[in-house]
Amino acid sequence: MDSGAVEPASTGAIWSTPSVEPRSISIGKQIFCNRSLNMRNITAVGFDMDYTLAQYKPETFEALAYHGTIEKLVKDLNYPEELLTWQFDWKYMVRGLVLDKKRGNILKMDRHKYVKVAYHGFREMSKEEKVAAYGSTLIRDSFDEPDYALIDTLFSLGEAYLFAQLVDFMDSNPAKVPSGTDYAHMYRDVRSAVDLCHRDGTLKRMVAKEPSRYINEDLAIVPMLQMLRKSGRSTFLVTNSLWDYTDVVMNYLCGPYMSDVSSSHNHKWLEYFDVVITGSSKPSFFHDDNRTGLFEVEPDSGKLLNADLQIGSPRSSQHQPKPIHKVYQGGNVGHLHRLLSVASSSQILYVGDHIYGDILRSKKVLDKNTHANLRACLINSSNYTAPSNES
Ligand SMILES: Nc1nc2c(ncn2[C@@H]2O[C@H](COP(=O)(O)O)[C@@H](O)[C@H]2O)c(=O)[nH]1
Ligand SMILES: [Mg+2]
Repeated sequence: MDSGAVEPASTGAIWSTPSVEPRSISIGKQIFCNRSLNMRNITAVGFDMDYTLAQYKPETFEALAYHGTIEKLVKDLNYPEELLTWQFDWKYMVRGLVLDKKRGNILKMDRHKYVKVAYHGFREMSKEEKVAAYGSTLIRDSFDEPDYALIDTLFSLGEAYLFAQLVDFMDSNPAKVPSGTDYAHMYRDVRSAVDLCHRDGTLKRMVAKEPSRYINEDLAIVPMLQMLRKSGRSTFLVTNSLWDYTDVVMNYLCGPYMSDVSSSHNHKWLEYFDVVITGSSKPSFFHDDNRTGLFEVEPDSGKLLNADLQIGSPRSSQHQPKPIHKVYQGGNVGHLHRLLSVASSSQILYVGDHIYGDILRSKKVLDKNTHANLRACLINSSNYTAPSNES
């Protein structure tokens, strides 16, 4: 326990709002929840990697994505070179905002989808403009794709900022953007350039070269995993990142606890997990009709071997030989159950940062035997936009 923590005066105190000074635990270490969870029922605890275990430094990582995106816009999509001088304010955008692609607006809504605040580029819209575009409290749009984009991951902050900059730029310099470009077109260009930065190595190559520049060191991760394992629970990782990158990031995060981190073939961090699934394609990983094949990954070579043969359904955990490796690629939540030998989703707790990819989808997975949902919880929610006061 945190040495600075003050014990509650009585057991009853946990049900009430503290009336005196809050405990002297730093805000970053406090835990908030919106429902109860009986940990006694949980036999396996899993984690997402990017922005969950790996806390990227937005001032370097998101800036890298921002500048990489601009470079692609200029070099591949004919945007003017002056964009290369633009700067990124990583503190400006927050998750929870919605981009109106057609109108070039950034919206903050309350939980009833009422637009509380709207900006056109970086200019706040007047109440009259807002009502003209989005109606009154009685008429609501669905604010969903394809006309809107949700800023629901920390990866999207740079792209939202760049979209707002481009909206202002196009309004004052219509002749400077490629002909035929409108706001929605600009959003599409930004999106595809960001996507390419994630896929072509622009970001991952730089992080692999110098992880400490882009990822916060977190000395609490290994003790936490050790504590969970010591309690008899299985631990697992399910990430959309592929094996080579996952290995780099996890080596860095667990590095201070490992002896020979310098060796590129040191996969010692794997000892903290029972199962590692990379390239998981969440959210579809959690869809019950997902039939994606599962591959075993050979950690040293990265070679993929078909794994469905070894863990084909139905699996009886007692009679099947244990798979040789514990690193996989692809598959679905059914594979995860069999690999962990859990009978019911309700025994699994999954911790992620992405409200749609990691949380909502996984909560909807209905276990066919028990009709219980996989438990999922969100970390890092502090920098979501809080729903406005419903006044
Ligand atoms: N191709 C794209 N990949 C993206 C994008 N935004 C993020 N990412 C990648 O997804 C994983 C997230 O991993 P997880 O551990 O949180 O499941 C990571 O590799 C990112 O680089 C995108 O817009 N396009
Ligand atoms: Mg993540």
